[in-house]
Order: sequence, then C-alpha cells, then structure tokens
Amino acid sequence: MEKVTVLGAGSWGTALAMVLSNNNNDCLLWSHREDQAQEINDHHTNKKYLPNTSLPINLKATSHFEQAIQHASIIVIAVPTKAIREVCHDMKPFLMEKKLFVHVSKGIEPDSLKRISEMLEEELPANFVDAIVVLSGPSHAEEVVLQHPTTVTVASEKMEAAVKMQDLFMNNYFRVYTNDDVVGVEIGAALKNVIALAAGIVDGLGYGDNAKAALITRGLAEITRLGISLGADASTFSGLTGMGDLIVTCTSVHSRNWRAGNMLGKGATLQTVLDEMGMVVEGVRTTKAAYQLAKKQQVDMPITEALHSVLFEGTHPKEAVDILMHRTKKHELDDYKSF
Ligand SMILES: NC(=O)c1ccc[n+]([C@@H]2O[C@H](COP(=O)([O-])OP(=O)(O)OC[C@H]3O[C@@H](n4cnc5c(N)ncnc54)[C@H](O)[C@@H]3O)[C@@H](O)[C@H]2O)c1
Ligand SMILES: O=P(O)(O)OC[C@H](O)CO
Repeated sequence: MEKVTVLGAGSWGTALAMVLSNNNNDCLLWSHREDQAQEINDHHTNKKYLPNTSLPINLKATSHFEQAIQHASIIVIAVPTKAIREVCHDMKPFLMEKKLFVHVSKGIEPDSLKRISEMLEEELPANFVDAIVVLSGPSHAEEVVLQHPTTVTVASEKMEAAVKMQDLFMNNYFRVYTNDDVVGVEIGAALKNVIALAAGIVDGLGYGDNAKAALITRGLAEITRLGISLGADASTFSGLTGMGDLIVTCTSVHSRNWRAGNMLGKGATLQTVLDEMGMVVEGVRTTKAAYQLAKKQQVDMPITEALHSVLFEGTHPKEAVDILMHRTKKHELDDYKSF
C-alpha cells in the first residue's frame, strides 16, 4: 500500500483516485473547492464531474493544500494544462522531501510552447523531484469508473519510476504499459485533442465517416511529423498515446473535444461552446500552441492550421474543409520521406 495524493478532483483526477483506491492505496484527493471535498467525504460522490458514480469508501478528499502535499511522496497532478504552473508554484513552500510527480494532463502551453513535463521541470525545485512520469492513453474517465477495460502508457526519463507507476496503477481493468519516449507521449496526448475538435466539426457539418477517417489518418501524419522534429520516436505515434488516443477521442461522445467541435460544426460560436461545456476543452488552447510550434519547427500541419483559422480567425468550418480538400495534389507517402 502506498500513500498517494491526486491534485484536481475533476473527471480524470477522480477516476484515477478511484483506480488507486481500488488498488488499496491510501489515496487523498485534493479539490480547490471545499464543498466538493466535503461531498466526496460525506456522500462518496462527485456529481458535477462523474454523475451516477459511487466513489470507494477508502477514498478521502481534502481542500487543504498543505495537507494534500504532505500526505504522500507520490503526487498525481490532474488539473488542466492552464493550471499546471499555478499548482506547482503553490506547492513549493510545502515540499520537504523528494517526491515522484505523475502528470496526466494533455496540452501544450501557448507562447512558451512547453510540454507539461517541461513546465514541471521549470516550476518544481529540482532537489525535491525524484522523477517526473507522464500517464496517458485512450482513457475516458466515464468508462474507467465503470471498470471497463482500459489501457494507458506511463513514460519517464527514469524508467524505474515508470515501472513503479505501472505497478501502482495496474489492475484487472486498468492495464499500464511503459515507454521512455516522454516527448512522443506528451506530443501525442496534446495534439490528439486538436484533431478531435476537427473530427467533431466534420461530424457537426454532417460529413460522416470518410471525412473522419481522413482526419484521423492525416492528423496522425502531421502529429508524427511535429513529434519527430522535436526528437520523438516515430513508433510512439502508432501506439496507445498516438493512434490509440486519436481513435478514442475522435469517435467517442464522451470526448469534450469532439463534443465541442461538434457544436462548432453545427454553427455555435466558440464562446457559447466553452460556456456550455463547463469542463476543460484542452484542444482549443493547444491548437494555438500547436500552430505556433509548427511554424517554429517549420513543419507542415494543414489540419492544425485549418482549425486555427476556424477557432481564431473567423473562417467558416465548411470553407476550412474546402481549403484542405484543394491543397496541392501529392503522393500519399511524401510526408513519410522526411520521417
Ligand atoms: N476526463 C478524462 O477522461 C481525461 C482522460 C485523460 C486525460 N485527461 C486530462 O486530464 C486533465 C484534467 O482533465 P479533467 O477531465 O479532469 O478536467 P475537468 O474539467 O473534468 O476537471 C478539472 C478540475 O481541475 C480543477 N481546476 C481547474 N483550475 C484549477 C486551478 N487553477 N487549481 C486547482 N484546480 C483547478 C477544476 O475545478 C476541476 O476539478 C486534462 O488535461 C485532460 O486532458 C482527462
Ligand atoms: O474528453 P476529452 O476530449 O478531453 O478526452 C479525454 C481523454 O483524453 C481521452 O483519452
């Protein structure tokens, strides 16, 4: 039994805290909202994020940040990308010993163009960091809490830490693989949300399965190109955190990114969509970051560019699809020659 703290009591933090509690760990879930921590402790529910779910009795919650940090030497960070720096910054005064940090967020920071593990490295004092691990893969919280079979990957530059987290999370419904390609895992995790937004848009426009298959396949090609330019291993993108997560996010009604795209495709404005979702839609901010990163790396990312023009430049989704369809004709494998 390990002591573990999960920071962030949204859908994913709560689902992972359930996995850890089911595995008989002493898991403390931190929420920045006192009423939510109280609901979890008193009623074993988290109705806003996981309606109809009974949480394990051995799962405890707190809104006391210092208590949460001091509870464990394993800290799972499950807040949206936008909140990563703030949470790490707030942690600093309470770090008294080396800890193992696992992050499960899927995004890239606009402007700095940093991946999550790079943000953690910048924000957390190195003398208190035992290791940084990323956990990612095709995994909707809604299915994990039903204990439906799910597979994910843990990646770290320190393989023994990845193996330790594999053992901590793994059980009969949650299968965990290891990988040492942190860049590939984080780039796949973040960029699949961009493609999922686009997949939702084409569904919203009523274009159907051919268009979606095209987006997933050509989306994977541009994600792979970007990843390789940043030093990732090409084969990571055909794994769980690449193709696997693209499939689940582009095809599931559980996906907030797909749902947001779907509303956009049906004519809603971005602001209306974000107001109605009430949960994080990582792909919006990551589209901005991916667009900037593609320019910086001089990598051709036409789908990302098209989505950027829809989200931030007022292009109508139908027009963006037309632009993609009228790109210069080419050999299908041209892109792969530079891999
Ligand atoms: N939901 C899933 O199925 C799933 C699966 C895999 C990965 N993820 C990733 O996990 C991350 C979190 O997603 P989620 O689904 O749990 O989001 P969510 O919207 O369901 O919950 C986010 C939680 O973070 C809290 N939060 C927001 N800003 C905060 C701040 N500044 N300080 C502290 N807490 C703050 C919110 O109150 C909420 O409890 C995202 O990067 C997402 O891509 C989600
Ligand atoms: O609901 P989404 O779109 O944030 O996707 C959730 C997970 O990342 C799927 O693996």
